[in-house]
Amino acid sequence: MGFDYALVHIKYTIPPAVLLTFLYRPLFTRLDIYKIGFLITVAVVSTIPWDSYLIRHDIWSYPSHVIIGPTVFDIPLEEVFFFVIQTYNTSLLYLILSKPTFQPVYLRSEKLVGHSHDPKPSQWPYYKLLGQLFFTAIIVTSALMINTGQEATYAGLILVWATPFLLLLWTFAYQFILGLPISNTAIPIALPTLYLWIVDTLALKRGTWVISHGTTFGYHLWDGLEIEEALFFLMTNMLIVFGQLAFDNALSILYTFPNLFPDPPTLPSPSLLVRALLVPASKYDPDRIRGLQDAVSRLKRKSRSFFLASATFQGQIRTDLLLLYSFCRVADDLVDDAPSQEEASLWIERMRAFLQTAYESEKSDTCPEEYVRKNFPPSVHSALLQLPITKVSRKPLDELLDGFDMDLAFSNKLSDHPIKEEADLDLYAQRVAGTVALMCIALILHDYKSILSKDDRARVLDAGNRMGIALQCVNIARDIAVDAEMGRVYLPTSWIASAGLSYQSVLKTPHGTRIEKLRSKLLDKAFLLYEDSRGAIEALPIEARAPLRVAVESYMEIGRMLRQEGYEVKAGRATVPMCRRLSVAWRALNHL
Ligand SMILES: CC(C)=CCC/C(C)=C/CC/C(C)=C/CC/C(C)=C/[C@@H]1[C@@H](COP(=O)(O)OP(=O)(O)O)[C@]1(C)CC/C=C(\C)CC/C=C(\C)CCC=C(C)C
Repeated sequence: MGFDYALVHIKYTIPPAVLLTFLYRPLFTRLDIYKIGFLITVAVVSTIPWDSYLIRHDIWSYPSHVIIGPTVFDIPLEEVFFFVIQTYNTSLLYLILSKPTFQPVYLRSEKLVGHSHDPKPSQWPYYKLLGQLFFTAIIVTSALMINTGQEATYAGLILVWATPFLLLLWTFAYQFILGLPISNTAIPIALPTLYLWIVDTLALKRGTWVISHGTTFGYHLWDGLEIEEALFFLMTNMLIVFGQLAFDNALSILYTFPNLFPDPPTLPSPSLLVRALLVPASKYDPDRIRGLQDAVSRLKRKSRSFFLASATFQGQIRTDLLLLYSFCRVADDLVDDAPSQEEASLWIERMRAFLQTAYESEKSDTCPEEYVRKNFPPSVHSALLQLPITKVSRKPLDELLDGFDMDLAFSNKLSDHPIKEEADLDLYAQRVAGTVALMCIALILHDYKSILSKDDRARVLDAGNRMGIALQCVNIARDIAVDAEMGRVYLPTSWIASAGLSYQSVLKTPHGTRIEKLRSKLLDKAFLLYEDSRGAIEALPIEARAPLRVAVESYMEIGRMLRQEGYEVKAGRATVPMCRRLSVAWRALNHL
């Protein structure tokens, strides 16, 4: 009996597990636990017979003085623990590194691609087939290697065991394995592999485990690391990451195509996951994928705060928030960027008509798709058509448009100013931002199938509305000069007058000490509303809490920066530097 193998864990495998758990802890969801638990089970069940065979046939062995003693099918307990901890560590690294990627946009519909007058067959089926041939060739070669025996035995046994699983996972998830950024694929394989190569070198040198010489080629990757050992760790990490990718591929299919899977559960059963993976790629809706791609690039271009926050949401809710953002952004931009008031009015009218056709499609003669294609520029089609209308009610969307209508009421005449008193400001902010908060909460409650009591629901919605108003006040405080350039002043005229200014003077000179006082007053209002409502986030489903805190805190940080002593809004908009943004996100995630 000895503790050498146990010490390998204490020194080398448990510390990274603790570190990775600490880093990922605030984002750990039930879905992650399910995913990792599933993979660990598969890893243990599939490795035990193989490893047991290797030990019984003396391919490798463990001197009795290095292990504690208990075994499972002749495998030391420390070794079984290795399967568990390696799967856990590599999975967590994958989860951390893949977090920023919104994976559903990497699904490919393998229909004809290119222009409609010159369609080309998709290349993806060929890639799939090439991979399948490659893995099959390895399986055949490895069987021959085992058959020839001697030096090729250990390498053959590794390949013949791992490659059929890789072939299966490739067949299911080749689109993700090939298409996702390397932060989701090669890096989470390479880093733990390199690390375990180093650990293995140390363990072999100390004699913690011993490889028989007659069954290896005798080549070394570096001094102390046999080529077969290197291959083993590479293969096992590939299996874990391919397994994670296949799982995520299935989830992406489930959450992306409501026409195929109308209301997927938050924790899908293994059979549902397999059913999703078995859907032929030609059945994927290309418009849906394009809509999501547009939404991601819109969010990335237009809002750093919400882009960062969106990465902390997972699964269905991430998709739905992206689509909601895309709709709101497009609607706001159509109005703000219109060259004339008449045109802006026309867009609002058309959006109202679109909502009418979308929500009342069974009563209407025109279908929403036809209406959108006839009345809106192609660049905004997907944002309108992919709005998750089955999950949000029409009322907040109508109110959002009422808010945009208020934007149009600005003119040079003070009598027409839509925001005279603080109550008008509240109404405006409630329409353009309170409604957004209500829709976000509606999506969260829907996607997490959360049942709040009537009172709790009302309390959370009310807090969300106030939080929306708070964020809008920060937005207005940030943009006083930018808005003035567009001929708009959102500060109540009563405030302007009490600061000894006139509406025209703010339009002309939107800076100076008195403007700073008004900015402070608006920020005080924002922070009061924020302090008063943020506690309600903790009444929402646990998975949504930390990400929502990130969304809210990232935006409020703009307000904190504006409030800093001596901070001056220079040309353009105040933006929060990246480092500060990340530290805000970390604190929000950890509820610090
Ligand atoms: C994580 C993620 C993807 C979230 C998406 C949130 C979302 C759907 C945002 C839509 C934003 C938008 C374009 C709305 C149109 C109207 C508008 C301009 C509103 C202002 C947003 C500012 O965005 P930005 O600075 O990019 O705008 P401009 O460049 O100035 O045009 C707003 C300030 C409103 C944003 C309000 C929210 C996102 C609501 C936040 C509150 C919650 C999520 C609820 C919190 C819950 C409780 C219980 C307190």
